[in-house]
Amino acid sequence: MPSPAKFTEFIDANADKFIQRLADAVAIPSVSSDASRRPDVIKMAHYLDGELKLLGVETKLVDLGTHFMQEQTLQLPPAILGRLGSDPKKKTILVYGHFDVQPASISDGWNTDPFKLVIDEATGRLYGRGSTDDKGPVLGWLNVIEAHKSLGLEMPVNLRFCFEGMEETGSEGLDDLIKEEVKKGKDGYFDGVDCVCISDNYWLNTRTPVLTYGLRGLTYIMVTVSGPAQDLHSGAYGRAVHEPMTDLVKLMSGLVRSDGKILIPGVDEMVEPADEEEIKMYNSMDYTIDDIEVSAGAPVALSSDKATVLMGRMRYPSLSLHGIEGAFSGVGGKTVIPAKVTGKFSIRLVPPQTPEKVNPLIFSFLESEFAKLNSKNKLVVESGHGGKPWVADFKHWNYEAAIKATEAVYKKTPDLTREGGSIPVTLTFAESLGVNVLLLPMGRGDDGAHSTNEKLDRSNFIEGTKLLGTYLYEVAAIAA
Ligand SMILES: C[C@H](N)C(=O)N[C@@H](Cc1c[nH]cn1)C(=O)O
Ligand SMILES: [Zn+2]
Ligand SMILES: [Zn+2]
Repeated sequence: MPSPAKFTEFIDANADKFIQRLADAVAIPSVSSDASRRPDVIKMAHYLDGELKLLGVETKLVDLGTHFMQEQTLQLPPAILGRLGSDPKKKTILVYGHFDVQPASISDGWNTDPFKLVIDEATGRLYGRGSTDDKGPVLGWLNVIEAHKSLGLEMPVNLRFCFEGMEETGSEGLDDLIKEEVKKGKDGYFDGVDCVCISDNYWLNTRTPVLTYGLRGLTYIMVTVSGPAQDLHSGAYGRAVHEPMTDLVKLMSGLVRSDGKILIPGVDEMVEPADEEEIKMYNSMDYTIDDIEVSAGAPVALSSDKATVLMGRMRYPSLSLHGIEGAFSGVGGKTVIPAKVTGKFSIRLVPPQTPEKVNPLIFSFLESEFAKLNSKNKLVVESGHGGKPWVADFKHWNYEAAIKATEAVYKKTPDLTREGGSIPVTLTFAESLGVNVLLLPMGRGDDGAHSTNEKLDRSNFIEGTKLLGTYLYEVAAIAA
């Protein structure tokens, strides 16, 4: 059942208004990983809650308590639960999204203020932090509701919402909230949910829409090496003391090879290799080496074989080195020996890996490698946030509905992909509710989520909004 013509016409006619709403959201710098921005994440929760209420959604802000971060106790941003419609004859879809964003500043290399939505009229690109991850998609759902309310159209399904403000920093408190809400049964917001839809990832390229049935998990690790009581002069102490940075760089360089092979014994080995049939599936996707190199901005793909690159991103684990806290990184040539340095890296996990299975391998490898250095420095290894990988059954009516909706809006059959990124709460929804979860992305593969100059194409925002609405009609049609 396609969406009514007047719905899609309304979306086109109100595109500028929707873009203004996205601009208002982008203007709130809701960076969850930065303690000084926490009031903005909370402000963003209230902004979104207000917009939902104006559209007739019954909402509840859930206090998730406090947590300790950057040496202070901080209030967690509230989660937003919402309910629209309770018709027992209709299917009920739970929508999840997040209103926090990654850090961004002009000094990182942005061409424009990251927290001011800039519209490039020539290309149709909407630049701003959170435009594609995940404020654009979250507002897409609001646009759908606004269209129905303004047109006096009945919603084809019941909707439930769960929006959070800590996704980029480990989704603290959300698993417990979901489990509590499920326990409440009839009195909870998730009662009667038939399926879940999440719009929080991206197409593989700039041409072909995708539906996503898998996500990698994550384990984040901090390795601290310390020794001297304070930073030292390298002329006075160089080659005379054990240097923390030298030890740390040795440890970090032993974690992964330049070709991506993970060197921690047992980690890569946990994953079965792909068989011929699976490799065929990767080869059939609309994807080229150019797609990854254009979006990365340089010819840096690990292989010229498309299936190898896709499998590296979707079905094998990857280890990335992120940075070293405490190391000298300013301009100029400061000749210091840092006293304490913390290396940060993460591994994206795939089934059957979990943080519980992989962390002991990481810890014992780092400890035994450190012992080989015969250093008098001190090593501390800590695990940060993490999450399990998730893979869904895509032979399900939820996916069938999304395929039909994509064909109706984009006139193309979507590719079925697994996402390299992580949304840890996805598995919690799947397991706690026992229902199918679908990822229905709005943005393109070159949007630059988490990167400088993040953007969402105007057409993806508008057609993506139509897609979300049309998907609701297709679910309703399957139910009928
Ligand atoms: C795919 C989703 N939009 C996303 O970006 N998820 C993040 C989650 C995360 C984990 N640590 C920090 N953020 C990701 O995959 O990096
Ligand atoms: Zn993100
Ligand atoms: Zn996201």
